[in-house]
Amino acid sequence: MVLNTLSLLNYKNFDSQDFTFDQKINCFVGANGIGKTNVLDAIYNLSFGKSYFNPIATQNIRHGEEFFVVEGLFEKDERDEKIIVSLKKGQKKMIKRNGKAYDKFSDHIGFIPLVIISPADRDLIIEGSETRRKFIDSVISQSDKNYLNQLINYNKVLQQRNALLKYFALNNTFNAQTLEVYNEQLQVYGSEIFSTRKAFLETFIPIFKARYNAISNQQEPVHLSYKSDLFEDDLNSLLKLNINKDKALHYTSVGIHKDDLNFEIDGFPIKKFGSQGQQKSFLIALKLAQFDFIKAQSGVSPILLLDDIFDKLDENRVAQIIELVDNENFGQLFISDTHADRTENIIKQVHQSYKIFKL
Ligand SMILES: Nc1ncnc2c1ncn2[C@@H]1O[C@H](COP(=O)(O)OP(=O)(O)OP(=O)(O)O)[C@@H](O)[C@H]1O
Repeated sequence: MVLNTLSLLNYKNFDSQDFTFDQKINCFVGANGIGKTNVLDAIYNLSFGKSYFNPIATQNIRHGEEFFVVEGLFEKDERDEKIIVSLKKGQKKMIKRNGKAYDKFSDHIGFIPLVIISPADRDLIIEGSETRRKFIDSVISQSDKNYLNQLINYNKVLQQRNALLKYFALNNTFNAQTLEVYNEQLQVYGSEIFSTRKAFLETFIPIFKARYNAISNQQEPVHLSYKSDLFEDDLNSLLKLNINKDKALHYTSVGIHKDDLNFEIDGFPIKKFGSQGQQKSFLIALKLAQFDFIKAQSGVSPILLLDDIFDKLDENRVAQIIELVDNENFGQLFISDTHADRTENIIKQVHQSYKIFKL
């Protein structure tokens, strides 16, 4: 899986720009705000049909313009694949593969396997549990289409159950039987999602730990664990047990929509007790484990985007990452860095072909 060329039209700060890439390593260097991350984001857009950094799609159209077009020419299984993501103000976003528009964007997910490592990943540590659930979901759904459908179904029923709880509260009424219909559906979808997440994490956690140890040279023990109400009991029983609480809150207080991941270092939460470098190492290990997982599932090396990865890491950790990239069978890499010299020095140590783009 290789991205050979990229064309941007009115994407963020770019008016019109074309790139022809190296098959292995591509570095974007330049001053703050020049657009290095925006190029990586355009590549991300070709894989996920959305920006990693700005969820409001129209804000990715260059200021003062009416549309953007991002076009990438990939080579996958020895075939050329042209992917175009475009958006015109007031119209629906479009994703095309070889000239044919997708009806459902979810059909495109997983076609271009890709992992991004960026300073914005810090949200995984500092934000609420939703960010961590989204991470699990996005990793699993890149290789499991059924999972995405179950999540969509679960969330639909959850919304209906919450609407019913609100209706009961507003009308000062209650009907256990109607609620039971939703409980049963949540039980069906919820238990499958729980099993998939549990099985995924059983595979993922050892990979993550191995990655962290490699980056940190076994400096400190880290721990990652899955937290879910469903470890206690089946969802139907939990929903019944919590009905008074749900009636008071007007929403569903238990279920897989409350799942979380615990991130620990030396037995303490990394959010409060990890240094900046340790937190960054943790996040890099998490994303490299995502890379390994997707590669094992799909048999394809995902494209790896490394946004500003070297900041805050000591020389040893930078060296470990470079060694990983050099020794292992990574696919194509895209790196952004403000320091042209640093990047060049680092990349020269890797025995791979490379191209540096000075923006
Ligand atoms: N819709 C848009 N239209 C025009 N410019 C935009 C748009 N969205 C973002 N930008 C501009 O893109 C620039 C940021 O680009 P980017 O994040 O790629 O910088 P960078 O080179 O990675 O910088 P840093 O080294 O600081 O991380 C900012 O100047 C911002 O104003």
